[in-house]
Amino acid sequence: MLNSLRTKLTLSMLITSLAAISVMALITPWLLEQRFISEAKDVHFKRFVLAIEEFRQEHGEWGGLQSALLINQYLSSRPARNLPPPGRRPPHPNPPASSLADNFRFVLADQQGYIFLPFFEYELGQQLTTEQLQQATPLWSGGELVGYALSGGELPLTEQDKSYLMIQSRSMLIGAAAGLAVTLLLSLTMGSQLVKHMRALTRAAIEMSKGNLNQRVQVAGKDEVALLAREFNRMAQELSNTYAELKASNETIKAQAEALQELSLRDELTGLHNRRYFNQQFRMLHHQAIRYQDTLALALGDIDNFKQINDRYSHQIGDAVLKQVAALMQEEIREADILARYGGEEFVILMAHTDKHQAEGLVDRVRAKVEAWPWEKLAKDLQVTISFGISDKLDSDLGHSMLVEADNRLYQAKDLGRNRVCA
Ligand SMILES: Nc1nc2c(ncn2[C@@H]2O[C@H](COP(=O)(O)OP(=O)(O)OP(=O)(O)O)[C@@H](O)[C@H]2O)c(=O)[nH]1
Repeated sequence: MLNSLRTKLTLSMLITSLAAISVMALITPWLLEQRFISEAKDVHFKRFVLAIEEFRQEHGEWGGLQSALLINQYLSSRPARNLPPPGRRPPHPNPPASSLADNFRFVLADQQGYIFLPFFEYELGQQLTTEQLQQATPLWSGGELVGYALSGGELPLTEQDKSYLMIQSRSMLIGAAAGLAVTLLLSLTMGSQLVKHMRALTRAAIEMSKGNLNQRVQVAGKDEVALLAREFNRMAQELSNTYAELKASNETIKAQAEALQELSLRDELTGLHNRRYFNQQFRMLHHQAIRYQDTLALALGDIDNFKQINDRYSHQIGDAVLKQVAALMQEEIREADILARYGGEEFVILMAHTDKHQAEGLVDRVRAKVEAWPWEKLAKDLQVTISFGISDKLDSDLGHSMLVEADNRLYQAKDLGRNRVCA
């Protein structure tokens, strides 16, 4: 479950969003409060400077302990005025300790930097250092520098301020939570789309690995996944084309090899199997016959006086006779028998599950057929006969004695006047 791409995507989006919302929840209210306090101080300070200006216009006196007392009296007697946000409290020009818990107050110094309205660590008559003067706000009147003002202490928040800040923080959190929900929803939708395409690609790749090369996936859009899908389809197409070409060329090679093999085992003139083929089959059938105590007969045939046919009628007629004898023998033998051209005008018939008496009947039919064929078709007065010698002798000598015996019987047939079968 955790390994699924969809879960990983959702989890990563969830973690990122939660981290973002946590940061917002912790940092944003603090930043908001700091900003709020800083602006409130600013407003108080401006208000204070304004009040001091008014004091100067009313009293004209400025600097020294006497004016400090007057200023304090003047500021205490002034009514609070409403100021615009963020300083929501009605600001006191220099808020007294009682109302602001001794916290946020102002300090005044004359144009030489000598403090005449002290507070905090600033004492009466103390001169401000260069550093303190840089932090202080210069007070101008009629284009002339009349003194410096400094603020200090912390400005505590009122209940109203706190609730204002709370509302702000809550609104931000609610906004962030809504953002998180939308992000999650979007990531789920996009994730499921992505997962759907990735699954289709995976399924197609698995099918291809099983050999089903004709795989295509749907391409939607122009993003990386679509690019991957397009490349996958192109690769699958190329692979299936190459495979088809390879298969076709393989089949051609196989057919050619088979044809070559067949040719190497055939006699060119008669189309019968040749002696090599006969040898292979004879070795195998002879071995099986001995092993299973079966019968096997072999007949050697030789066209009678073939030399005379060649001499009298020509070599071409001799070839035609060979072909015709082969065809007649082919017609007569059984499907399971093996017929081959053994040498020049010699033929061999191999008969499995057959003894020499059964073979004699079959071979004699072949002999009679050859004798009866109308040879005048090939040449005037042409007569063709054939003699056979048969053996079914099974010895453990790879068929040697069977061949020798068949050959001896063939000689016997020739000696006895030809056109006969000796078994
Ligand atoms: N036309 C032709 N003649 C062949 C072919 N192969 C062998 N011969 C000839 O066949 C003849 C065989 O003659 P011999 O072995 O003397 O035997 P025969 O004349 O048949 O006499 P017997 O076997 O005793 O009846 C030879 O003249 C060979 O040249 C062939 O493919 N075509």
